[in-house]
Amino acid sequence: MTAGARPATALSIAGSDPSGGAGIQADLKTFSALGVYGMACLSALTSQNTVGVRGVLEVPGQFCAAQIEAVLDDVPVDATKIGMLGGAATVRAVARVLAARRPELGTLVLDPVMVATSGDALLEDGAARVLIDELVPLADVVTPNLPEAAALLGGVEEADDVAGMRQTAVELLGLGPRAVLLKGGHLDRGEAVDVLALSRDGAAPLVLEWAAPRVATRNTHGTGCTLSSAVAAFAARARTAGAPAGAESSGTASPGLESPGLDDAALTAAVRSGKEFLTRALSEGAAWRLSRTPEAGHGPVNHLAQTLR
Ligand SMILES: Nc1ncnc2c1ncn2[C@@H]1O[C@H](COP(=O)(O)OP(=O)(O)O)[C@@H](O)[C@H]1O
Ligand SMILES: Cc1ncc(COP(=O)(O)OP(=O)(O)O)c(N)n1
Repeated sequence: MTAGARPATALSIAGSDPSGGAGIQADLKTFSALGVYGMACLSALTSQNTVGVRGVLEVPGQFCAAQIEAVLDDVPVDATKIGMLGGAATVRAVARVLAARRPELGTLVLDPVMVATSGDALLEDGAARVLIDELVPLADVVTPNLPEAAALLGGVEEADDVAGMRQTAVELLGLGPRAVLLKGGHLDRGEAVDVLALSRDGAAPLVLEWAAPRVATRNTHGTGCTLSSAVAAFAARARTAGAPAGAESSGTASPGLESPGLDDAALTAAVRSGKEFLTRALSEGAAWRLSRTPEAGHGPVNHLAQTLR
């Protein structure tokens, strides 16, 4: 790295998963694996493991916002990922600071976390409305799974095939984000298909899909967190390298400066690279038996299987 240059940076605003598979822990591992300097503002603590969520302790909204302000006042951020926020007050406080400082957040990836794989709720009733109205329009990419997409659209029926996913992703653009990555992990088919809808000024949205072989494993805890943080990391690398996102970009930038935004091709490349990273993390952790009772829950992916410099 050039003397005085800084590494690509990414900030996660999310909850803690002490078992290390999801949340802030997954995000920081993913940022590190991708050679990006990771930072984290905690929105909530959970007591959870691979089996389920036992409890949630919210961080007061104002303190969550204060963490974000402290980072932004000091370090240029190339990409921001938002995960579990927990309560309506936290969503509101985070939205207020992010709206005021949107140009300083870099590429903004919003994972609208509502429910864990275990079925436990991770977003308070009533908080979804605030998230839809105040956070979704700020995002470059929103990454719902199928139940979250249906909830964001007001409780419509979930898409149950790829054609339905394409339609749902385009409908979600109506909430105001630049792009929607609709995740198809919950679809019952042999491939894991994700759909990207990208809005384009004055033209019909661009709709793309990526299919990966479905990995036969129970170790799927934190897949959504890992995917969204990988997309943020690849976006950060692309912004700082001024080159298309991908493993080959060097990911460094001038000190103290904000990095330039991504065009549609570079944003699409960051999403595609994120999906490839997640698929490999899943397959490389597929045979892990981390838990004492692996059949009772869902183990994590192998975030560190591919470490880029
Ligand atoms: N068994 C699997 N094999 C391969 N990819 C998977 C598998 N399960 C989920 N995925 C992928 O993991 C990502 C997260 O998907 P999903 O399970 O839909 O979201 P969430 O984890 O938020 O519930 C998506 O890219 C999805 O296609
Ligand atoms: C603290 C915390 N944040 C998010 C999740 C949910 O993780 P996600 O990757 O969206 O989904 P699952 O694959 O775990 O459903 C979590 N469990 N904890």
